[in-house]
Amino acid sequence: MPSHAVLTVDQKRAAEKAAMDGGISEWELMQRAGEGAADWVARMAGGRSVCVLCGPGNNGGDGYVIAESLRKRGLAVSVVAPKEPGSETSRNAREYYEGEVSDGALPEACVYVDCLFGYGLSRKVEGDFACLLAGLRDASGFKIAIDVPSSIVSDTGELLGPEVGYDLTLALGAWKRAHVMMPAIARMGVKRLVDIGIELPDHAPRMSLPPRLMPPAADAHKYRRGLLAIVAGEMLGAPLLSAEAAMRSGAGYVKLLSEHSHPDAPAELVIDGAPLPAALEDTRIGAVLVGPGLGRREESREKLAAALSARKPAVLDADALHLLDPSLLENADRSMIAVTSHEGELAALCETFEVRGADKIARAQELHAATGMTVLAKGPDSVLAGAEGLRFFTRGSSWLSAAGTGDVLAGIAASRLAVHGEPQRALEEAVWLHHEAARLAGPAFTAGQLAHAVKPAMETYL
Ligand SMILES: NC(=O)C1=CN([C@@H]2O[C@H](COP(=O)(O)OP(=O)(O)OC[C@H]3O[C@@H](n4cnc5c(N)ncnc54)[C@H](O)[C@@H]3O)[C@@H](O)[C@H]2O)[C@@H](O)CC1
Ligand SMILES: [K+]
Repeated sequence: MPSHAVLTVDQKRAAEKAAMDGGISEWELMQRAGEGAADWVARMAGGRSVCVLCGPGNNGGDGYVIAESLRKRGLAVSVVAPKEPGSETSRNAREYYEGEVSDGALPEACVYVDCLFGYGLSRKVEGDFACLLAGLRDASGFKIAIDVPSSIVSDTGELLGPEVGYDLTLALGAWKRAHVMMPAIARMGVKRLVDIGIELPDHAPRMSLPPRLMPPAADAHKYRRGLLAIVAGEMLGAPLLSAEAAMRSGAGYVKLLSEHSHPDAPAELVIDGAPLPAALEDTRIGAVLVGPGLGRREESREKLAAALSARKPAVLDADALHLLDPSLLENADRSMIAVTSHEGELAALCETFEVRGADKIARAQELHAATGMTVLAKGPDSVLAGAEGLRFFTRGSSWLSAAGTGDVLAGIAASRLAVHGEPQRALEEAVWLHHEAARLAGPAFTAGQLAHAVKPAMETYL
């Protein structure tokens, strides 16, 4: 089974070193990587000419192995290398390649294979390398990045050179953080992993795997399936959107705790107008959602305080994330709290809890460590940090960039939490269901249509 680990450069180097200590040479690893990548390139080329760009390090070494493999398969191959290889293994690879190498401009070809830099990129790309990458950016043809696109920093996904859009990115041996983070993932095209037979750490952060959902048990009733209480606030629309999604995500009973009247509420949604602390005393409540439409006034804060001191599994979203502070968490069961924060909300939480992580992954991880809450840093590159470790996701539909889709996500997560009471699992399932609902909803959906599409999305994972 392929590994789903997502590694830092240090972790990847350690895994490669362990393989080499175990008797596999670096040259052997490079041949495995190059041959595995060449299988993909040959398949994509379908007989068309290929140009391989080779850099000075081992990523360039992979390039020479790929070029030689394609040459032996009878494809027309050209290699462009602005600089001679520097490392011993890449020099082996250069000697292994029996074709011509030019150090000039990019020739016309149908398929381009970029092996200028891999995870060793350490500074801004300039001079001949930058010219070549600018040429690649402007060329027409099928573009394949080997391991990590050459302008991208492997550990962060940051861009340090011309912005090339690739059709295919082949990760060698393991996924790197750049394969899951913005802005890198927007430029990588389809991503595939080439196995090179090295052992990866068991407990490394990893890609989230599709959830396996279960239908209700044979003896289920509405409470046993999960009662979700959604705390309403100042704005009436947002909690209704959350409720629409929650009613389609598995909970048997969804209640809106609200002092307002809700003429637009669907008939299936129960409105409970009892004073909030009393309403929250219901021992059958499996999870609470607070935040969508809550507002940021003193009454809003009191509602959040009541929800947290009820010590039930809880999803916090939107305004709740701006109101939350250490004193509110004092009475809460932090291990049962899941937060769904976008970039601005994550920044607000980090400020409140004095978390200073250098990037999104570090901020999510440190916020989890500082508070004990399970943190979903959502976006096109969602990161989940919880007791079970870090999880990454493939990007969802870009049509999710619409008002109200966050309320839908929070509703799904809270519903899943009401079903089984596990915050990290609930957030993980919610991201998958949200993405799948967006896929099923097609283009230009409204948040309401997205909430309705959660029902068929459930079917995908049952
Ligand atoms: N070490 C191993 O066991 C394996 C490594 N593999 C390949 O090796 C790659 C990593 O190799 P390296 O560590 O040699 O690193 P790279 O090949 O990514 O690049 C490092 C080289 O580029 C130079 N460099 C970095 N940034 C530069 C810039 N902006 N302008 C000019 N020069 C720059 C460095 O000084 C160094 O010479 C992986 O991405 C993968 O493709 C694979 O062959 C699989 C096995
Ligand atoms: K590359």
